[in-house]
Amino acid sequence: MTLIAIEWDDTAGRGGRGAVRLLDQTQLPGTTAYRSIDTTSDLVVAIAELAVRGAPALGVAGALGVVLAMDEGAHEGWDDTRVQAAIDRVRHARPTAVNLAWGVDQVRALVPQGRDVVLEAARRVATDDEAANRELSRLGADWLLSRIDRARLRVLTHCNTGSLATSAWGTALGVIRELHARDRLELVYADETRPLLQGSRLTAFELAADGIPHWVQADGAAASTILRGLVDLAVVGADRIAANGDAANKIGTLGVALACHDAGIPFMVAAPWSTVDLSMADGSGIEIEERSGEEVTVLAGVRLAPEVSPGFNPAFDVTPARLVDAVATERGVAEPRRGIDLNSLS
Ligand SMILES: CSC[C@H]1O[C@H](OP(=O)(O)O)[C@H](O)[C@@H]1O
Repeated sequence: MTLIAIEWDDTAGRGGRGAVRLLDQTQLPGTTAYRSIDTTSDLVVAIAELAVRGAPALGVAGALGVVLAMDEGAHEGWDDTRVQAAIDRVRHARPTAVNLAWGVDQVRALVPQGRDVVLEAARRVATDDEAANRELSRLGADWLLSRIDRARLRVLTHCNTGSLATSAWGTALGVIRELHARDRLELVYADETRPLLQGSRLTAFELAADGIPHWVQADGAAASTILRGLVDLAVVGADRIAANGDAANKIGTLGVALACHDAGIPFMVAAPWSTVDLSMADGSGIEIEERSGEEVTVLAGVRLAPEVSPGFNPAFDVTPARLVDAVATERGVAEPRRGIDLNSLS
């Protein structure tokens, strides 16, 4: 399945000035609905609500947000200061995924060259991400197949890292798709990924559409699935990877890595180079987004916990490099656990 999570629509928006068209992931898998967004404030809301989500898709959102700010400024008569302030609001809509700021920064320097130059550059962020996803998936699959002696691999993954989190192919789900394409995949265990259920709602949706055999499992089952020998590896995405290989990803990833380490099976992070942050020597400085506790205590509008019980809801955790066997990028595969960090690919 190739769903487009977010793209520019030249025919939409007020006065036909164009708009961001995004697939509203808060309504999947039950409802396929799109948002047409032509203001930066509405884009910030969509990012905060995870209507658009996933590190690489946020990179595209950031880049297109610059176009929105320019168009909005032209329509509203904003001076450059107000345009830049609107761009900054997009850039800071979520803190953990480096890709959002990276996407903005890829195109904001081109603003003086005019809106069409910026739009072309923003669209190139998406096409470059797709190419990167394909290459990292090939390299990741090669690395796994060269180290695991089994006809078809049993894979565990966490959160969603497919078309809905990227520009189409996917990162960890891209590696899974590559293994499937080579007829080297037996099945996938997809963690449901509480509290927002990106795994059961989105990854399972994509795997089912691709005809890839899979189970959806409770996050709490992951360690047991791994230590019972039911999978050969785990592959996950990332939101920010420090130079030493410390990797921020959806909450619950750290537990998967610890179990893989204890079981002696590979733990792979798959991410484009746009997710690597070499300005950070290690992951100690990565800001972890704290989201509303109601995402934990309320499910589908039904309160699960007593009113007096607040929800603790860090949206990400950081897996230390000592637990990361491989980081598959389009520039190659680093091996942080063996001391081959991301600087080796720069
Ligand atoms: C392809 S990386 C996707 C990455 O982003 C997810 O976070 P969120 O759903 O909150 O945007 C999760 O960490 C995934 O691994």
